[in-house]
Amino acid sequence: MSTTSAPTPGWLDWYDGPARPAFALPAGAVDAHCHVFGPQREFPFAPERKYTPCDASKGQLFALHDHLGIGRRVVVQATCHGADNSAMVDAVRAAGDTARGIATVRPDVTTEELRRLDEAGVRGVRFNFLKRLVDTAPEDELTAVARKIAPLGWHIVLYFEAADLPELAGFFATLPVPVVVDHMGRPDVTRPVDGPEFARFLRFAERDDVWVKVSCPERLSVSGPPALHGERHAYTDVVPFARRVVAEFPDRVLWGTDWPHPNLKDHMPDDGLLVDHIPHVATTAEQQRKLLVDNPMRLYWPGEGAV
Ligand SMILES: O=C(O)/C=C(\CC(=O)C(=O)O)C(=O)O
Repeated sequence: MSTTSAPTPGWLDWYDGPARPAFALPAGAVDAHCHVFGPQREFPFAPERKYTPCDASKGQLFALHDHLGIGRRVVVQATCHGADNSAMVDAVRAAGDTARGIATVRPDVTTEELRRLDEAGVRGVRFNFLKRLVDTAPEDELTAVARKIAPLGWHIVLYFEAADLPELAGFFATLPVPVVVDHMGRPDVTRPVDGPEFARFLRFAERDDVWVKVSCPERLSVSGPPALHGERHAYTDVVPFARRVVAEFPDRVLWGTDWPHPNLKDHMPDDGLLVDHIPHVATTAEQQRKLLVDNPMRLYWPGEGAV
């Protein structure tokens, strides 16, 4: 039996017993950003990881989705599993055609391995630029990965901080495949929504092969209030940013829970109340249908149409 590691000190476990959302998700809603952690006895964490989480299994993820009314999901490889995609692939396979995956691969990944991942339901790779999560992200290695995945029709999920966009934008422009930006490029929500930093991000997102995840208000918020204890108007400081993105790019926005919410330090949100955040940022039925159903279906289940 393998040994297991205790979670990083201060680790917040995912919220058990989420509220039943007041907002009824449209039929066929997709969670386009969620993770599984382990369970580490079955899927050990990577030696090079920057944090050790609690377990968050595929069964627990699917139970949450059933509770919230989510029919499909995109499971994104978390850095605690490094480039060992087994836990993510296991979850995606178990969910059948209701799941897609985003992998982490090294530049020496073989064509056979990429084909195997594609057959399992993987549709992209994630490039992570957060120094607290990965040691380095050398551009020549990422370019090699991008070239290898292009023939499969995959895309690249980008995770970066707003302050790093000026330095990274030139490199992003060279990528030969569509890109999907995590958590709106992590804006500093204490700055004005119509200020130069967010304008820079909006200009970047104007390219018609850039998709934006309107996700993680709980991670971006500074003044809250948190989605806890029945609060159905949470994270009001993030709302203007998310609304702006949805209004400007209604056909290229995606939403995700980010369950099990790795590395939150302040509080762990109630996922039912996070669903109730959606109508504050996508304010019309049409915006909601595009964000939750039409857009993720086009990107991850092309040709299948909305359900
Ligand atoms: O879940 C997220 O999207 C955000 C993360 C963790 C992460 O991305 C990872 O470990 O791969 C974070 O900000 O710590």
